Amino acid sequence: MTDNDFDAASNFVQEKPWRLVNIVQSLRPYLAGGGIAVGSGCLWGYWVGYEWFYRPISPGPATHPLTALCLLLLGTSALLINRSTIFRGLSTGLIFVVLAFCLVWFVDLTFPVHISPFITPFQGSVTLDIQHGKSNSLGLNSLVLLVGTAASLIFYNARYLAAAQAFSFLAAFIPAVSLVGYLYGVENLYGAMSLWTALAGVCVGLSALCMTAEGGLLRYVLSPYSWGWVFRTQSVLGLIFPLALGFLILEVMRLNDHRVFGVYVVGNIWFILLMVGVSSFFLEKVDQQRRRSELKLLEAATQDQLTGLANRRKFFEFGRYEIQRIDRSNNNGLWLLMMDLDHFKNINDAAGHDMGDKVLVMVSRAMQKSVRSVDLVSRLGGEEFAVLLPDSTPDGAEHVANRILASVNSLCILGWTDIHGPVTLSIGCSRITPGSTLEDGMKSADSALYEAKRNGRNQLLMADSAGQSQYQ
Ligand SMILES: Nc1nc2c(ncn2[C@@H]2O[C@H](COP(=O)(O)OP(=O)(O)OP(=O)(O)O)[C@@H](O)[C@H]2O)c(=O)[nH]1
Repeated sequence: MTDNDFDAASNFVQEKPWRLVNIVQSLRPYLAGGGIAVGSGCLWGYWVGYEWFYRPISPGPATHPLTALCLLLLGTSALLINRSTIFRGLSTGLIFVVLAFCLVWFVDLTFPVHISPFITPFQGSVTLDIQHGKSNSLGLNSLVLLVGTAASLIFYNARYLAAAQAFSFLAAFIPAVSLVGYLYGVENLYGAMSLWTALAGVCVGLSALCMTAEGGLLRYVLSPYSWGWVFRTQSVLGLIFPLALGFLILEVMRLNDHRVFGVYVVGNIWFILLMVGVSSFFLEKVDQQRRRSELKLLEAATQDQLTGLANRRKFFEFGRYEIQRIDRSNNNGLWLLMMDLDHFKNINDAAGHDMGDKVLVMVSRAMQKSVRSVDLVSRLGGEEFAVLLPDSTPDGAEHVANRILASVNSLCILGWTDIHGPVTLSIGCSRITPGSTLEDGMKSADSALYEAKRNGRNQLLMADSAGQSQYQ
């Protein structure tokens, strides 16, 4: 694994700052302020008798004073919610006041009673409007918008972010439909909801949505990683494309050609399919990168950096796995070679550390070439190596050990062997019998290796000839 590979892998693993979450959360007071401004503007309009402030398009729907009051209270509640305990208490109080108003409203809408006029501020103006045949009523849409926002704030206070998000989304959705109606000039879409109610409703609904940015779905939409980018790009396109297409289609339909409605349906289906296709493309790319990084991290965790051989960790993993296998099956057994380069310190001292490293790399290659593909050569540390030979025989293990001795002896390392003679190593060999542990095998092979060193180095010693016979 090169340094660049490692950087790429660690970039992938390191957590990036989730800045967008903070940015979206910081929008909350402004949006809540928007709701407060519109709500109080409407009430002020009723107070001074300035109609435009509560009926922006005349003759069109007006913002009912109770709706304006509730929007003002909810905006204030959203503004205070993250403050000190007193303000949070006040904020909760305001939510319950709104819910109480909504209950009265609901009773009025459901049963043949009229309680709301008793709690409505500026009821006189409302009565006058109705007498003059102007629209000024409490609508079901506004009720759902207010209850949705209030529920979202309550769930936010209880830290149920996903539920808070779902309710705020619902709350903002309803006035958003009315806004589209105003944009398209289609009365059926906005019905009895005034432009001010729609604007203030979107503001308070979105302010409730913004405060939940650290959880639920929104957190993933705001992710700093590729999937967040894909989602955001698609959300913006998903907003613009159907809106623009809808606008065009509506213009054509106004000319009484209703066949273009099919174009709208097919256009949107086509658009969704395209977006899904683009998502799959990016998802696959990200997943590919993740798979590659995982592989690199796995390699880094199990490989010796200098020689590319298996490291100590891999040696123990492989050894324990193979021991389980010989315990279960009746194969020839697992053989272990413990190996140590002779007088390696001299190489470092005489020719420098770089030459020492070069020797280690070349010796590792020679060892790797001398074994079967099922064997595992590992560097346990320094100039100490080990080979695990699964399903082998005494002759087979001896043969491999001698092949390693010969191939290391015959290495030609410019700057060392040409001046100081061949590199040599000593090997101790043991068999790991069923029921014994890897540590037992290492102990026996180490003793044999120690004897080989004492006997003059550059040789193989089987554990039995070192007086510790382990195989029959
Ligand atoms: N160049 C290099 N040297 C290393 C590395 N790891 C350990 N060494 C050196 O290897 C040397 C091991 O020396 P010793 O333990 O005395 O062994 P030896 O000189 O081979 O002597 P015997 O084993 O008795 O034959 C030390 O000088 C370590 O600094 C490495 O990654 N690169």
